[in-house]
Amino acid sequence: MSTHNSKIIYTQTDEAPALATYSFLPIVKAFTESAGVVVETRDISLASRILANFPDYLTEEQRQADALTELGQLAANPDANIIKLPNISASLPQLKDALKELRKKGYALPLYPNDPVTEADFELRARYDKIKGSAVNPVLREGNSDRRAPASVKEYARNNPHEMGAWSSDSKSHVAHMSHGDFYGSEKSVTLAEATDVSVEFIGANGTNKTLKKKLSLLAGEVIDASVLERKALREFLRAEIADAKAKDVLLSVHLKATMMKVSDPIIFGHAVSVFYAPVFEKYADVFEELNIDANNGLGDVLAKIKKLPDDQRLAIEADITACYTDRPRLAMVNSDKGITNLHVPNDIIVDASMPAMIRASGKMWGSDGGLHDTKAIIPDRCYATIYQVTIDYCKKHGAFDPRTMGSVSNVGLMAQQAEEYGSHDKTFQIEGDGVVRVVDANGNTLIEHTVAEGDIWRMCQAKDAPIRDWVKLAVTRARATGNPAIFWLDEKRSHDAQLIAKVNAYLPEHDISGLDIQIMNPDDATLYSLERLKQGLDTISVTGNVLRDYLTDLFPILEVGTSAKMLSIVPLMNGGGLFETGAGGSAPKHVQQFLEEDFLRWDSLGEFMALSASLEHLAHVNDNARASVLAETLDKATGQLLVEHKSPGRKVGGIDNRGSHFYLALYWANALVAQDKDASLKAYFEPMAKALAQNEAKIVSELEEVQRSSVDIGGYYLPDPALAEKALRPSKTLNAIIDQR
Ligand SMILES: NC(=O)C1=CN([C@@H]2O[C@H](COP(=O)(O)OP(=O)(O)OC[C@H]3O[C@@H](n4cnc5c(N)ncnc54)[C@H](OP(=O)(O)O)[C@@H]3O)[C@@H](O)[C@H]2O)C=CC1
Ligand SMILES: O=C(O)CCC(=O)C(=O)O
Ligand SMILES: [Mg+2]
Repeated sequence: MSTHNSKIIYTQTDEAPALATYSFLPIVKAFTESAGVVVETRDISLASRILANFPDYLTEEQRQADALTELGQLAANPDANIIKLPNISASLPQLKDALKELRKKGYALPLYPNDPVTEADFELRARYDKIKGSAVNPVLREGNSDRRAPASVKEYARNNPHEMGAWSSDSKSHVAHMSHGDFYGSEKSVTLAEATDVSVEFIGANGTNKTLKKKLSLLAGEVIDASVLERKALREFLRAEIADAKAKDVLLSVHLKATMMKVSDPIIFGHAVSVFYAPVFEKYADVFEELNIDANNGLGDVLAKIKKLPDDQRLAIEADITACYTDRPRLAMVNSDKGITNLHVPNDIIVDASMPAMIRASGKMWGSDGGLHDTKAIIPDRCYATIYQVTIDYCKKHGAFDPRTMGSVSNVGLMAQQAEEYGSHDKTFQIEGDGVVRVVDANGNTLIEHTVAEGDIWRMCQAKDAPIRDWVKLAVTRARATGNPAIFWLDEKRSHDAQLIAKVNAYLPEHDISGLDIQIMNPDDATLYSLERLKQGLDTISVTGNVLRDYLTDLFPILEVGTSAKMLSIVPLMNGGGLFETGAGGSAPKHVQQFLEEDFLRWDSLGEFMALSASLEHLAHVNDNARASVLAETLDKATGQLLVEHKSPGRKVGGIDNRGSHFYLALYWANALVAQDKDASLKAYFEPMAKALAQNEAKIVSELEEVQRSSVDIGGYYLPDPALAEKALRPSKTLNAIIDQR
C-alpha cells in the first residue's frame, strides 16, 4: 500500500488547547506511526508569530521560522492535511502582554508604539498590527466551512443534557441595535463584470485628497461591498441605550467581535467605553492624553495607566469612575469576584460565544453582585443583531430548548479567501474628516461612493466568485448527504446579499437538486424557521456568509450540546487539501487559570479527536492508505465509547481531566484496533499496547489524579517552558512508558 506523502500537520497554538497538546500529541504519534503517517507540528502560537515576524531584533538562536506563512502556502496545495487547534486572536492588550513576557525572557523586541510619530514608528506598528486579531484563521481557510454536531455527540447530549436556564415570558432581556447610520443602512454592493484594479479614495470637504487603499486587484465575478458606520449616530445610540438600560433596570452589555473585526470593532468598543464613562473622559481629557489612554483598550487600560499618577490624582479619578455607576445602569460582568466588567477589555466578550451563553442562561448575564440578571445586549450594527432578538423572543414565548429532544442546525459557511466582513480589516478606515469615500476602478469609474464625516468607520468587503460557487456546491452536497432542508440566510434588502442571491440562483442549476429542499430566506425568517424545526426535533442546514457562519456555529451548538467545542469542523480546501479545525470554540483562558491554580485541565479535546479522525479519513482517501482508514474508523469508535462511558473531563478538580480523557481515548482506541478484523497487522501491533493500558488503568488514573489540587508552574503564559509544560501535562510515568515505547 502506498503511504506516500502521508503527513499530517498538527498545529501548536495557545492556552488550553496548547496545554492539551503536550499530553495528546505523543499518543497521536504512537497510533499514527502504525499506518506510516507522520505527524509534524508547526507552532502558530501568538508568541511564535511575534518572534517569526521580528528576526531583525533577535539573536540567531532566538529566531523562529514563519510557520503561519508556510501553512498558508501549504493550504493552497492539494497535499495539505492540517489539524488546526484554536489560537489566540490577540487584542492589543493581549499582544502587549505577550510582548512583555517575551521581553522579560530576553527577546529584545521593540515596544508597541502607542503614539507613532516617525515613519519608523508607523512601520513598526503596522508590523505588530499584522499579528493582532484573527491573523491565523483567515490565512489557513482556503476553503469553505462545514460544521456540524456528529451523531455521537448529539446522542450524548440527548442522554446527558447540559443545564439550560429556564426562560420566563416576562424576561426583560433584549438586543439593542441602531436604526440608522450603521453598516446595514449604508451598504452598497456591486458584482464586477470584469477583472479590474480599484483604489479607495477619500476626498475631504476641505479639498484634501487621500488614497486610503491603492491598487486592489479584483477578479471577474467578484462581489464587493462597502458601508459606513456613523460616529455621531453610534454615540447617540449608545447614550440612548445606556439611559434606557437604567430606566428598565437591566444590566448593560456590549457584544462585538474585536478579534476578527480587528479594526472596526475595537473602535466601536471604545465608543461604548467613552460614552459610558463620558464624565470621566471629558473631565480628564488632558491627563488621559498624556497617559496615552485609548478608550479602545477598555476601562482596564484606564485603571492600569492611572496607577502611574500621584495617589491623590489617581484616587480622584477612581472616585469619578465610581460616581459614574450611580446614574448609569449596572454593567454585565466578566468576573464579578475580580470586579471585571464587560467594558474592561475588548476581547473578553466576543459576540459569537457571548450571546449564546446569555441565551443559554435564561437570557441573563452576571452582575457585580454575583447573581444573574436580565440584560440589554448592545450589538450596534443591524446586519446580524436581529437573529438574536428573534431567538430571545422565541425562548420567551416557548421557554428554553430541551437538549434531550431538540434537533440540530449545522452550517455550510462561505469563508474561503477571506470572504466578506472577516476579510475587511485591510480595507477598513477611521475617517479623518468630512468628505466622501469612493471606490474607483482602473478606468476611473466610481463603483461605490459614500458621504462620510470625521470619525466614521468605512469599510469594504470582498467575496470572490470561485468560493461562492464552491459554497453553493458544498450546500447541495450536504443537503444531498443528509436529506435535510438547506436554507441560504440572505437578506434581499441588503445590497451585498442581493448580489449573492443572484449568484446562488445562477449556480444551483449546475447541480442535481431534484428532491432537495433548498430555500433562500432572510436571516430573521431563517432563524424562526430553524428554531421551529429545532423545537420539533428536526435538523436543518444553515447556509450562510462568513459572519453568520461564525455566530451560528456557536449559537446552535451551545444550545444543543452545551459547547461549540464538540463540533466537527471541516474545511475542504478548494485545491483539494483538508483543513480540520478542532471544534468551533476558542482557547478558553479560564481553563489555563484553573490549571495553574489546581493542576486540573478541564479542556475537552473532543474537537481534537474528531478532527484527527476526519484528517486520517481524508489522508486514507487521498493517499490510498487503508491503514489510516482503519485508524480513523477505530478512533471514531473510541470517541463514541469515551462519551458513553463518561470519560470526558469534568469541570471541577478531582476525577478525570483533559489528561485522563486522553488516557481513556488511547485505551479505547487500542482496544478498537485489536477488535477490528480489517487489518491483521494493525491488530497484532496494538495488542501489547491495549493490554498494557488495560492492566495499568487504575495505576495510571491514580497517577493522573495524584497531582491535582496543587498549583503548577509551566514557566510562562504565552511562551511556557516546554520542559516544564511537558512535565506538568504528562504526569503519569506508567502511561508515558507505554506510549513512548512505541
Ligand atoms: N478557532 C479559533 O482559533 C478561535 C479562537 N478563539 C480565541 O479563544 C479565546 C477565547 O474566546 P471566547 O470567545 O471566550 O471563546 P471560547 O470558546 O474559548 O470560550 C467560551 C467557553 O466555551 C467553553 N469551551 C470552549 N472550548 C472548550 C473545550 N474544548 N472544552 C471545554 N469547554 C470549552 C468554555 O466554557 P467554560 O468556561 O464554562 O468551561 C469557555 O469559557 C480568544 O483568545 C479568542 O480569540 C475564539 C474562537 C475561535
Ligand atoms: O479566528 C478567530 O478569531 C475566531 C474564529 C471563530 O470564532 C470561528 O471561526 O468560529
Ligand atoms: Mg466562532
